[in-house]
Amino acid sequence: MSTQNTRSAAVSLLIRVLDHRQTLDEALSQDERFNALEGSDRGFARAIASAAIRQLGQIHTVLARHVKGRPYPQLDSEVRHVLCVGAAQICCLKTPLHAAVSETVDCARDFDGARRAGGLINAVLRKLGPDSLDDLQMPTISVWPRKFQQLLIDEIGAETAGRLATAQLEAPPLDLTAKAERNTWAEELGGEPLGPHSIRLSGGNVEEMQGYDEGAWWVQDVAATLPVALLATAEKGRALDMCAAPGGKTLQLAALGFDVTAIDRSAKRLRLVEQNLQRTRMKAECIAADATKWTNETPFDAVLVDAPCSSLGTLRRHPESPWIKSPDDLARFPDIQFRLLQHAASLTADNGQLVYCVCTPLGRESLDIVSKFLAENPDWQRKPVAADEVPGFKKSITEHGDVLTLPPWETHNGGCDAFFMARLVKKSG
Ligand SMILES: C[S@@+](CC[C@H](N)C(=O)[O-])C[C@H]1O[C@@H](n2cnc3c(N)ncnc32)[C@H](O)[C@@H]1O
Repeated sequence: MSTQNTRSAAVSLLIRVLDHRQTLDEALSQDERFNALEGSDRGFARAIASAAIRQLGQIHTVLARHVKGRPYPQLDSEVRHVLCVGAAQICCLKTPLHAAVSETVDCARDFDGARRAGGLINAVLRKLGPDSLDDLQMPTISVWPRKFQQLLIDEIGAETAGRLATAQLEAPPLDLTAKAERNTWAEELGGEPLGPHSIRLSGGNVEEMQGYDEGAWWVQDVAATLPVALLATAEKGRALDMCAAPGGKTLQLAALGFDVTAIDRSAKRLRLVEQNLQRTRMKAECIAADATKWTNETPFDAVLVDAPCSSLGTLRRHPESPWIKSPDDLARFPDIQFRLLQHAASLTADNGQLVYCVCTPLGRESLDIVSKFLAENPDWQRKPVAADEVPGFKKSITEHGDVLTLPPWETHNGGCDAFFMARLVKKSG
């Protein structure tokens, strides 16, 4: 496989993500050019695409300064993707200039829109160096599109937004949730115990790690484990996971000893829950249904609504999100989130507990939903979270007694996703 095809694969991945709005994971699994690569070529193509997306806003700025004759945004999109692949190598991965430029210029021939732009691509990339992004001294949030920068500044403030952007520059660490005996597994795997049930590792091939085949643990960001930890004090009877796939929280509920019913609207995604249950040798009843309509005669002791959301708390894992989600995409979530929470309440036993959570820092999808629910349901109240329920996350407990895991994080060495969660109960008497 020639090195040129490595660059072509990276361009192909950018086309899928930026022009066809696929997630990077979808692009990686579906792209033929990428999937024809093996070994280190495959790793390099992935690293180029990932680096380009992580710093895309800044890469666009630096390229726009060096394109002459025509405004950068007016170039054919394939020319821009080839330029971004070149810039990511030179400025982010520090690939030697000669190799990066010549291989990238050659790969332009593989794309109809860029075929005749070799001269321009060569001229622009030759002006870049390993310090080109740093030299412009751009604020870190300039890795995102402009509208998105403003959205996050308005919601969480400039300083916190800056920290989220900084966290996005690096791939996140690997967190595992242990089914049982967390400290023993942490030692076995050479990881750090973290939060209530997690083990933090710097990375690794999970399928080759000890305990994978026997299902002793599963991959899950430490912040994503906290919503179920809030249900640890509920009666260990029946639990309902209303938006279950791919199943991280279903597994946690089963490991805690609940008799679990797991619902997801997507039958395809629900199969992932079933596969995860099979590998970890645990059980749950899995039902493909719209959870806003599904009903059951017997209410549940614990109900979890891990609602579909803008997922802007997982930018470290999905740095493409701001580039592929439109404002309309983001606007559609509060309606479904509120309907799910409202219906969840009707499925919760009188002395049961209900946890609402989302992996986004946007108030309109988190605190606003809970506030509206409590205003319209005066027979419900919060059961505020206590520090010992969320070890390592004391500072993430909000003034209302909810949890919002924003930076600066107490969890060391790599932070965590930004998650919001609130625990609700019916008022007694
Ligand atoms: C944030 S993900 C859940 C992640 C999961 N709880 C976990 O920990 O692995 C949201 C899920 O909600 C599902 N979903 C969206 N709308 C739904 C609905 N009306 N009823 C049931 N599931 C729904 C989506 O298919 C998606 O799998």
